[in-house]
Amino acid sequence: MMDTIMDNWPLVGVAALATLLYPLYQIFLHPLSRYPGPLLAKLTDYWRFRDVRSRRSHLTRVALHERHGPVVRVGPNMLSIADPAYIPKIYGPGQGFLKSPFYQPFEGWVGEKIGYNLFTTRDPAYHAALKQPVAAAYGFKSALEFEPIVDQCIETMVRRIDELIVQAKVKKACDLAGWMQYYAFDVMAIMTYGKAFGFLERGEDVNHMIARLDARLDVISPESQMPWLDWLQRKNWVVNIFRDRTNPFATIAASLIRDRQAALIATSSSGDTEQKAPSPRLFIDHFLDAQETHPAVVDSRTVVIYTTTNIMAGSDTVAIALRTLFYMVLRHAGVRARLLAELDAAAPGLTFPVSWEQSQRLPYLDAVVQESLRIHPPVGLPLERVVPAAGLAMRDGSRVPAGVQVGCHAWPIHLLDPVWGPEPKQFRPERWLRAAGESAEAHAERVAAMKRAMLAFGAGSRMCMGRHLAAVQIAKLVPSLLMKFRFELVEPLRDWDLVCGWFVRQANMDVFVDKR
Ligand code: HEM
Repeated sequence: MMDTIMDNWPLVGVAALATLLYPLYQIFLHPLSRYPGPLLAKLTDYWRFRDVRSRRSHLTRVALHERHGPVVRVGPNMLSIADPAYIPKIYGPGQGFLKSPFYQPFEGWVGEKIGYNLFTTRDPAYHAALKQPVAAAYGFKSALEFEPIVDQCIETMVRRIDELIVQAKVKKACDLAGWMQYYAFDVMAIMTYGKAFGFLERGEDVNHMIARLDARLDVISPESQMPWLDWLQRKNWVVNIFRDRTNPFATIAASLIRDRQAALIATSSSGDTEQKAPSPRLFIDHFLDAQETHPAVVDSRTVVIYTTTNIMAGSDTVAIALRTLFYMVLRHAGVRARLLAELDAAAPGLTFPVSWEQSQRLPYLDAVVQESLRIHPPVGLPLERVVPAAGLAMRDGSRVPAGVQVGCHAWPIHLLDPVWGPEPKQFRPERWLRAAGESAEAHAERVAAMKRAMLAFGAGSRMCMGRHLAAVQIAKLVPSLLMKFRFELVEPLRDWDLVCGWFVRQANMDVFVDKR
């Protein structure tokens, strides 16, 4: 052994020197060495991998920013940013900050190739090409056209909660966290494919679809911190030979798409020439149109990818926002009383289900929705981007060089920034309303500043495309449920359980339900 070392002493010497110099360089000489952060994070991305694997990283990052300030080094080449002033600089139009390799593990195999979708693609040209033919389907006008589908799901939800829980012979707790997800998944499934997955009707996670999606997110979220792990485990050519080629979600999606195509053919052959598809036009109708009008970008595989993206991006997120809202309202007696008083006063003018238009006449409801998205943003990791050639100009006049990964993090911004006024960690919908003695102008300015700091839906060109749809689903369901039922937490003093993958999912917020 000793002889081998002696024989190769130049090599051993270089290795020993590098081992010694690497940490010294990272800590003292690296362009990011001026930024504070955990010592291990300065040396290796393993720190953030371990942090995300702990499933509590939304909280560790808040604590980290509380301790170190708005810019923290969380990896050798990664800055986490908790200052809303950087949102337009990083995500604003024309700034040139592209999505980082963080998004790689979210890309899965679809058939023989990796499927890049609206959310995961890092190539701006491909993103624009994918988005352009379907953008209208995600617009506000389209969200309103989907109202009958939301109504249908609200009616099913109320009927099934009544049958399965309220009228149960033995008093039964209701898994409210689960029901919110059943609603969000079924709404998204009908809007996308024209057919519910059946969660609401059955009152359960059919075929463990939700559990399987969550389990997948729990694996890929830590890997997003060290994306080469994803390559090593799933994306290299050796693994490709032996990998399991069945993709249950793509298979279900393809079969639902075939059903829809058959329905469209049946409609057109029945002589209904007025409409190409049964009303309302579903996402799948827009996607199939895009396949016809933009064949160079959209093939049948892309149609499948569009549809599965909707389910992945638009179900957990809406469910999480709804859970936060109900949990917070039930834990804050004053908020609950004020919300119910607003609803009761408006009741003569409300239909069941409450329409979008009616919901917009409930300002306290709107404040509760905003505050829920603020106090618990559904996405629990920074939205990573790569600094372009021009660098990132910092507040102190310095410049972060090209190639560094940066990301604004909604949790520390939403819970620490002074823009929210007093006690930002408290759930207080009143912060969105006009305060006593505040002029209308000052209130409008204050709310505009808070909205600029909101990162729940992301920002800029990669901002959430489903935000209008989410707003309609939430604003209609909450008053409709509160009109029909009285909810009480089974364990009002026990905190819910949170798991942070990419999404910060909640569990154990069971309620007793009675008719109102
Ligand atoms: C409360 C509900 C929702 C929240 C909080 C939310 C949050 C987000 C966030 C933070 C992003 C940006 C991610 C990034 O920069 O990496 C995003 C992107 C996206 N969301 Fe949502 N989302 C919600 C609902 C929905 C719904 C209902 C849909 C589908 C209909 C949807 C579809 C998308 C898509 C397609 C993208 C990618 C946009 C792009 O890169 O161009 N989302 N969402």
